[in-house]
Amino acid sequence: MAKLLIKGCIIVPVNGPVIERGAIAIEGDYLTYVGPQETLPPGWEGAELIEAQGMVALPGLVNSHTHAAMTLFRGYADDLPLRQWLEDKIWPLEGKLKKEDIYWGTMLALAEMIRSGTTTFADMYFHMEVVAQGVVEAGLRACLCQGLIGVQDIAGLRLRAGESLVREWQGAGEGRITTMLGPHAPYTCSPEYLVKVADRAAKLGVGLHIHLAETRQEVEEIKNKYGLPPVAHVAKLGLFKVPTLAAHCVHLTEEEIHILAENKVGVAHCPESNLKLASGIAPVPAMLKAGVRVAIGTDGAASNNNLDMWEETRTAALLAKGVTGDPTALKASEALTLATLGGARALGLEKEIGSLEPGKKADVILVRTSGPHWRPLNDVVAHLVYSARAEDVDTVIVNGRVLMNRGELKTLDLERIYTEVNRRMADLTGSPRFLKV
Ligand SMILES: CSC[C@H]1O[C@@H](n2cnc3c(O)ncnc32)[C@H](O)[C@@H]1O
Ligand SMILES: [Zn+2]
Repeated sequence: MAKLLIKGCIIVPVNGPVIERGAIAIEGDYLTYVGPQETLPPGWEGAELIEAQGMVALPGLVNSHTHAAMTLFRGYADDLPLRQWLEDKIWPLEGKLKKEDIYWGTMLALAEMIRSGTTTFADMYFHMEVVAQGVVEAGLRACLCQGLIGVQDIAGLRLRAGESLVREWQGAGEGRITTMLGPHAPYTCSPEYLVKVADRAAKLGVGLHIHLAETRQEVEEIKNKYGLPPVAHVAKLGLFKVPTLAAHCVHLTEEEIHILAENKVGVAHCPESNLKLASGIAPVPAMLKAGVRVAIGTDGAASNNNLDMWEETRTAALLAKGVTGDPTALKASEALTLATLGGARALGLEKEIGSLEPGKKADVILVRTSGPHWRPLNDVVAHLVYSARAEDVDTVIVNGRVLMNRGELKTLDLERIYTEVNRRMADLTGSPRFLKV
């Protein structure tokens, strides 16, 4: 079994106190020791060694909601509200996407995620078998679902594709891939369809990933049609009988916050997408107070416009303070927990990932502290949340495998990815400007 030892770093395990001069031992795909270097058990003489002085080791970041392939549309449709953005710009272009486009858009996202320290992501899109293929190749961990839009005759087709994804890819990539069913939203899926999808998920033994309560317009539409706001509406339909990951949850009643908590719904808070599409600000402090399992997500790169979980976590913390007028509303340590263990919980993976402790999977990132924005090193957790940048990520390990070493991507060919995405976007839009880079 391969043995890898990381030595000399500050460890932020997330579920326990910071360790000043730490060591992390990895055997195969598991963490077997996380603690002070001095008390590392013997037997590590011949192991592969990462000297990590000047680095902070922490669990890989968990992006709890994205649409990886939408990196293709980065900068293509900006400064619009959600429905206009989707209906006038995004959906027409998505209608032209071939599965190869989705593959290459996803590969670009995977490169961006690895480079910025994300080791696990939850994704909803079309042709998810090529996304799964990309995840296997890149070495990341992912919770994947086929997006299901329950209108016209494509609804059945999509659901069958969603079920096939579950059957064929659950546990693939040495267990790195998990799957869900992905009904897009209550405004694109009829109540009958949502019930059908939830029943299928229960039979398959998987959860659901859905967009919920993202805009005021959605709330009004769902209330007018079905007499209840979105969360209450889907709860009444029985959606939450299966583990559910709900993206956004911006506009909630008090009662809906309690429904989310009682049903252990994971909420993917996507503050930057919500701000950019002018959807609003999710009531994170109130959700946390009620016991909701909040996680952090970027949403797709067409509404963010990047997949940088450092930025997203900082924005989440700052917004919570700004909106409540309480600087303790989301402290640095709490925000970091949402971006790691919170994400793991929302994806049903808290037994495997989200913190650095023996027995968990070896998903570890090393962050460089050499930049001026890290000095003086008064509080490492505060620096991670309020000061760190994606570029500080030095080394990324997933399932015990090094995917990036000293800034060098080990599993992806960035030049090829750039060429493919530029060419494909030029073809999709008919605009050669995408080729000029
Ligand atoms: C059916 S696959 C996923 C589907 O969702 C679209 N999408 C991307 N971002 C958002 C968002 O913030 N709210 C709702 N839907 C979104 C994406 O373009 C795909 O069509
Ligand atoms: Zn989304």
